[in-house]
Amino acid sequence: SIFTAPEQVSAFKKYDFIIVGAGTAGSVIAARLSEDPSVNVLVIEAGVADNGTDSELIYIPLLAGEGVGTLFDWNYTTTAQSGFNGRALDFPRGFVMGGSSAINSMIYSRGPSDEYDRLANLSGDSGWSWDNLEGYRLMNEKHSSPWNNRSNVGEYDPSVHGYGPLLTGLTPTVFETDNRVIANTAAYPEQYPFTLDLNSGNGLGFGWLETSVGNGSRSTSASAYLHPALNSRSNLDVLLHTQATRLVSTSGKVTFREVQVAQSATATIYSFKATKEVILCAGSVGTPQLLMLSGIGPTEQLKSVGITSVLNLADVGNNMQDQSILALQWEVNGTSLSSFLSDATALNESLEQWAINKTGPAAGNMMVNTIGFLRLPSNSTLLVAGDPAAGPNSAHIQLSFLETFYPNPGQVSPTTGSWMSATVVVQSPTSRGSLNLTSSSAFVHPTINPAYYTTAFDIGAAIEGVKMLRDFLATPVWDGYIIAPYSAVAALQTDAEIETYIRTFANTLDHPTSTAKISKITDSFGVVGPELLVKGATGLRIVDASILPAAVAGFPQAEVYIIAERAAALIKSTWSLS
Ligand SMILES: Cc1cc2nc3c(=O)[nH]c(=O)nc-3n(C[C@H](O)[C@H](O)[C@H](O)COP(=O)(O)OP(=O)(O)OC[C@H]3O[C@@H](n4cnc5c(N)ncnc54)[C@H](O)[C@@H]3O)c2cc1C
Repeated sequence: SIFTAPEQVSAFKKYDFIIVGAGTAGSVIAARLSEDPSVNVLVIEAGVADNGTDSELIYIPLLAGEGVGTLFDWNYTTTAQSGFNGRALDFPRGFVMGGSSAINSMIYSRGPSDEYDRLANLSGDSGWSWDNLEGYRLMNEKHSSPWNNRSNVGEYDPSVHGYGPLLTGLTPTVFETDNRVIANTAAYPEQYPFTLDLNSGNGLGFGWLETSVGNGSRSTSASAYLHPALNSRSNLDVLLHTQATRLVSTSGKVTFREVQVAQSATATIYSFKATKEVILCAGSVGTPQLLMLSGIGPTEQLKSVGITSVLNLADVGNNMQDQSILALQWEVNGTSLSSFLSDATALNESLEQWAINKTGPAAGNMMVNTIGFLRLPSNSTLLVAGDPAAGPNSAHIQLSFLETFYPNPGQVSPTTGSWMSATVVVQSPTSRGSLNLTSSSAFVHPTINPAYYTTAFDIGAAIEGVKMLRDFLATPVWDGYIIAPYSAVAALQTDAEIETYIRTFANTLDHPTSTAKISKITDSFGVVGPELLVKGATGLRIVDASILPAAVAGFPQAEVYIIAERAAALIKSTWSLS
């Protein structure tokens, strides 16, 4: 059942598992654990339902990104970022069933095998390696055709896709920009290799982007996992509009099987107990915040806001990494997506068509269809101090291509002309930030400091990325299409000018990780061990992006899904569930 207030949950019902957060990972865990009819599962979600007011902002693929800043967003803000000339950024996180999978940009890209092998190495558990996770990859997603059944032959490898509930697919609409990206790989295969499927574990090269879209609609962890489970099972309950405010140790000092919840700072506090485990799936912000509110974290930090330490874990809230995105734009020949997006009549018609049968231009991802992952040259001075990539086959730089004017924060799109944009992301940043409490109230946002571009590697790699992008677009393949760079891009000549542009315009890519990072059982640092159990605690596990040791080498949602699938299997094995 779905409840909207704590008092609706029967005081007599015993829950084996309490999951905090019905987001990307939480929905997977809830659906998998409730497959065993002998256990009862309660999910506590602070946010709202995904099928009420404004739910089209979630489910219409064309509107991906429009859920940011709405009722589906926690609407966090970062601290003033020194690497961004003191700018504070909006920092979106999903506040809805499905969590961030309901408001994200839908890119489904597992990343290189190196990424998972790094996870296995750093946790000391070979079960997290790319090879050993194969079954969990296949359990998660299934490639589906776009609404118009455009043939995707030669754009992906069917053999690497699975049979899971999350639907993924390629674009229904190929644009001129996409064609030229792929033509560049054909013309310069040594420099710009084509990778048939970027979900194959080969994380380098250029190729087509898979998105979490199927049957003309966004596929979220709620639509794929949580709702089907709720519709067919009586042993799964979800409590919405209710925030977990504190974990209470129920017996001894470090056994955490009780969760306190409330609907606002002034509302009654209720308490739920799990007989087996509490599983935190509250994400890279919510999980460390809740741990600290419960006295689990750096003792001195907790003391400063009047919280008594229960378990001193210095890494809670620390080590935060995020990736940052920078857009550059070019005027192009041709009728681009921009003209469709600026035609109110065409847009409205497409939304009406979607409402009728989930077809038409609104029914597929159109923004980013092609992407490239590149390494810095091996003799780059940036690598002298060490290589921060997940491995030798992992990218330092990601370039993606859009058939429209994609403005950076503070830029205004031109009202005339046809445009393309390309974005630069440093895939393997070395800056590490932190998340801290300023209050012992769960209803006061924590301070979020991703510390973007505070290392020489990060800013140097971003400058190199801009140059690599310009090289990619300087080949004869683009002749006759690209007219000229946008004025602000044309003005970038020196490294110093590029650096200023980055620091003025780059934004968050919304990929925070590592605020409760994984480590080996024997390591004195880290927050969770290889089975994702909180170090030094009993009854408490974390399954979400916060456990990742570093910024992901691919895109986080695919990795979070895969980790959640294996975590569910580990939990089932611990408790001998079917
Ligand atoms: C705007 C945006 C664009 C993105 N684009 C992409 C993309 O294209 N591709 C990609 O791979 N990744 C993308 N990401 C990142 C990706 O979506 C996330 O990394 C991933 O979904 C995180 O999953 P999670 O389970 O850790 O957390 P979430 O999915 O965020 O789930 C956390 C859940 O916990 C709930 N919660 C938090 N605190 C509490 C509490 N105290 N009590 C109860 N409930 C709580 C939240 O409301 C939320 O529902 C994007 C993210 C955003 C925000």
